[in-house]
Amino acid sequence: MTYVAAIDQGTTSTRCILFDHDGSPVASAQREHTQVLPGPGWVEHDPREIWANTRDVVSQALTRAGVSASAIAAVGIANQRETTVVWDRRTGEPVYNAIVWQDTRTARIVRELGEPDRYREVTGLPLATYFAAPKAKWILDNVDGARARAERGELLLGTIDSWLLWNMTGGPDGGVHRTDVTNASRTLLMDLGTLSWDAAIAGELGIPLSMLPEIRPSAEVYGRARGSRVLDGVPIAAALGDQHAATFGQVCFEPGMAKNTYGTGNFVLLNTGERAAPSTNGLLTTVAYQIAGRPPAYALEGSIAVTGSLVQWLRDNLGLIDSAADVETLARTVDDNGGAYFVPAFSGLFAPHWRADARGALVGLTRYVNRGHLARAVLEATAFQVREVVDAMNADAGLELTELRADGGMVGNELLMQFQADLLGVPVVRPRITETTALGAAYAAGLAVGYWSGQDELSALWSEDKRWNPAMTPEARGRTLRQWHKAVQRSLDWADGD
Ligand SMILES: Nc1ncnc2c1ncn2[C@@H]1O[C@H](COP(=O)(O)OP(=O)(O)O)[C@@H](O)[C@H]1O
Ligand SMILES: O=P(O)(O)OC[C@H](O)CO
Repeated sequence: MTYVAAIDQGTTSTRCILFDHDGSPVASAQREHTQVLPGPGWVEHDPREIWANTRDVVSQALTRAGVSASAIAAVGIANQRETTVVWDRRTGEPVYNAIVWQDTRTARIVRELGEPDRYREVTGLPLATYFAAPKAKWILDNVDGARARAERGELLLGTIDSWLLWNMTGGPDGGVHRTDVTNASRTLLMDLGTLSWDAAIAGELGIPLSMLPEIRPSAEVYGRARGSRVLDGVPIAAALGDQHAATFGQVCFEPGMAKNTYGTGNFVLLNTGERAAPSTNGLLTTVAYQIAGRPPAYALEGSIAVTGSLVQWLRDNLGLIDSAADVETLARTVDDNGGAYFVPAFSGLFAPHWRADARGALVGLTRYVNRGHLARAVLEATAFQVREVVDAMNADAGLELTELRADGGMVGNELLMQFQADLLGVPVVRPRITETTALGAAYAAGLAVGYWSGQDELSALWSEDKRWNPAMTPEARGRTLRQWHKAVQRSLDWADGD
């Protein structure tokens, strides 16, 4: 029996899952890593800790399955996107911590680069702190000697996929420096049409092209693992940004199919086929995936920065709950939100607003509001934000979404799933395997080495676990949406300066 391994390197943890030929998980391991929070709006990870955790979870998963690397046909990487690492090509030492996608320290860099839609036509993205290039510029501008070393060709720059791939393929001893089209499409440096680095934008940001990885399709053999004593000899056959991997794992292969992943943040992706659809409603245009030898599939994306992390905040910063799942129990102690609305603009607001000046706002408070109402407002905040990006998607793509495939850590929350269906007015559907990010990376890697025959075979493996149908009246939906939109207005224009 052979398996395909997936490494899912996420914002809060790293997982390794082994899948069998039916797409069922056979063993897994997971490890959290430290969130380094040096100041308001700053979020960093230690890339060495992420690499060490990756090695740990891979070897634990193998041990749990009772197999060695020889039983693994291929490994695929799915990773938190935009998070940026700069490291020394001779020693493998990062010159600074990884700057995480949520980090807003680059607000000034972004403002100084000019009006928000300057690079949208080429890259599909608005200028925002979210993306990799401003983070790379910050490191080159602020770490002593980094720019000179980069210009001398001593440093490499990459997102987490590249960092892991380089380390897994030998590191300083001939490591492969590549990235895939989906990760590259989140840097602000890739031309969406040509799928190559845009020298003019890199020049404006002062990022030497020599630092950048080679851009490759998502599903192809990048090299074989060697030198780290985990998975040695196994082909590394896929890399995708985690949200693109989830889209692949949900087999959203046809234009018009959409998925939403309910994790730390929420990310709704709609497959738009071989056409890179521009957005005039605050969404991103991005590459959904590319299989080697084939044209890429594009997507429209609604990225929401804070959803599951608001539940963590309720747990860790306020101590109102002991575990994330307890938020549902607390929310069920009341019948509604009691008038309270929570706009979790902790990193400003992402899609569809792109307002770096927004900050968290809890509005509608009266003496009546209690902990239960607060828990409900926290859960509802996720569903309201998803509704906003689905509205933008329908407007941009000229369609009416007919159902939403859901996955991620929050989909165990029945109250949230029902409220989501109520707010969208269309069913929300959960598949049998909710670890779709890892599954998508495994599927892409397995396709690249012929473990699976093609996308049709993968589509046939998808099956429904549960469906939530809308039950709210249009009047009630309209009323609560109006309140939400007012709450969003209250969160804007709060932060000034950096
Ligand atoms: N039952 C639940 N109800 C609400 N939120 C939950 C529940 N279980 C997990 N979460 C939230 O989901 C997130 C974890 O989901 P996961 O998909 O593992 O995240 P990521 O891959 O982004 O790290 C956490 O932010 C956690 O607060
Ligand atoms: O690691 P996750 O699941 O929080 O996803 C993070 C996204 O890739 C950020 O764009």
